[in-house]
Amino acid sequence: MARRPLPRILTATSTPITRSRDIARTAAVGASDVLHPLITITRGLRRLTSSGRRRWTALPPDRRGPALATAAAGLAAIVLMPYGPLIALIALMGAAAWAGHERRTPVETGPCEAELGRLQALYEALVPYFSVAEDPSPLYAHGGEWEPAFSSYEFDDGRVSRLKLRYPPYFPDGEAESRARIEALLHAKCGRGREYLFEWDEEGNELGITVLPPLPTDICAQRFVTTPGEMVLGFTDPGGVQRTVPVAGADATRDAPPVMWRTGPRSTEPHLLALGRGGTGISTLVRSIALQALHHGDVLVVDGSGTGEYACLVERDGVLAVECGLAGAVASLEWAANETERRLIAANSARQAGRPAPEDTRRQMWILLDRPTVLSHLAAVEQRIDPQELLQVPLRHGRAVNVTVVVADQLDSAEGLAETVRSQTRARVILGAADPREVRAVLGAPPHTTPTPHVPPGRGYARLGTGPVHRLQVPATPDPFDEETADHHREAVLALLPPRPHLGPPPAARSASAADSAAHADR
Ligand SMILES: Nc1ncnc2c1ncn2[C@@H]1O[C@H](COP(=O)(O)OP(=O)(O)OP(=O)(O)O)[C@@H](O)[C@H]1O
Repeated sequence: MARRPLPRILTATSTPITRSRDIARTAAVGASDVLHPLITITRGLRRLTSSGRRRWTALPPDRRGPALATAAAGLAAIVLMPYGPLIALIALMGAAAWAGHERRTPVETGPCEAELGRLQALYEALVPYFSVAEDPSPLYAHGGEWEPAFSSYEFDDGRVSRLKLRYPPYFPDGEAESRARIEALLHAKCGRGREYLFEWDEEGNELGITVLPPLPTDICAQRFVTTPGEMVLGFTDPGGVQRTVPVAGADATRDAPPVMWRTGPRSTEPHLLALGRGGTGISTLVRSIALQALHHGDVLVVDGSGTGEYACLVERDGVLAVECGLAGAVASLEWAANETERRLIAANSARQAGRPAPEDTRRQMWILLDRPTVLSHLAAVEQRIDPQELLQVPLRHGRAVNVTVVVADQLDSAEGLAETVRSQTRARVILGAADPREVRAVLGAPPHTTPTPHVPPGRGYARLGTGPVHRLQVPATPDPFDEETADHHREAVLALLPPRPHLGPPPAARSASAADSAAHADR
């Protein structure tokens, strides 16, 4: 029987189909080439729009009006300019093309030989802490693989700058001592001299380690955007606090995250204790607080060190007294205790009579004591009343009538602080290179980073009540009468000083040389 030929469509090569597929593919490639600029510009416009929307949302409400006005003025100028709209359109297309072009992501090359060695060494060092003999399949074992334990890592200049590691669930990560041991080990192995942030994820049994950049030191004394009762202690990491304030830095004005301390009747930590070793910036912090406090209230300064670091405040408007000697300090603090009692009685009577508290009980009064332990020592020698005893009333009852106490002293003299001072100062600051145990003793919680041995003056940690521990950099507020103070810092501090009633305008308003000569005359 003759074989029936197969239908042509099944036997012949499917050339027309293949060809039409090729044509379609070529057309698609051609179209995408032709439309590529259009696609890029559309993508860029979309990115520009969403970036604009983000910026608008992030803009504080009080700055939206001026921003709108500036944009409207710019638009009007473009419309009125010859060829303005055309130039603006070309510029917009250019910007969109730039924003929309695809950036090539760098090819992952993985760690080099030396970096692999570091990771293995780190893993081996953790074995004694993260393993127990009873574990049948330990995550950490001598000679084991580091890959399952280290889920991500980054290197910077050959040293670990970011690491995420897993640890076994039986590791006691709730115990501060166990954590501290791991943190100290990782700090030593990853590279000393840098500040590491440790983030323990107790639920996921993961530990994140990140190298923190140093806090900026270019912010000096200036008028911060605060409300009465708010005090900028210094500046911290962007992720640490919710708020930012505009600050003038070395180059330009920018938004910086402040450690904001709220005082007054609604404050849960109405008084502050600041400790540090000599030269770490404790007096500078008190001076910074005094300059901010004078904006809304009155200030009484007691300087136990007697080095005249607050001479610039003498006889300024709002400065009740600047006392250096024991007799003056005792007299001023007795007055402050009586004034607190007077305010309490006046506020109470007004409340009972159904009236608002009198105006003079609402004006803030700040009692700032630098090194009170020196005065307590002198008082004991001379058998006089301890100035710290006189703080009992302001510390215990001052909050209700806007009386705030700030005590600053040296870390080594902390033993000499009165019990009331320790128990009533719930806002805490520690400055300088202190070890984690000292930080814990002052703040009531360990630092979340490894303190570095060398820190700039004014660098430390702050904690408000039971809140988180913040890294802190105090704004540079040097003594303007110190000959070593830089001119721009001196001018910044002098500009913030209220006038002396009998001297007329503040020194900053006079010429710099006149201000300097007045300053030297005062000394
Ligand atoms: N936040 C800061 N920014 C820049 N410089 C600072 C800062 N804090 C302090 N300094 C500088 O460090 C030096 C010591 O500061 P300060 O006198 O405030 O320290 P202190 O702890 O009170 O020490 P002492 O008790 O010895 O006076 C000063 O030259 C000061 O200008």
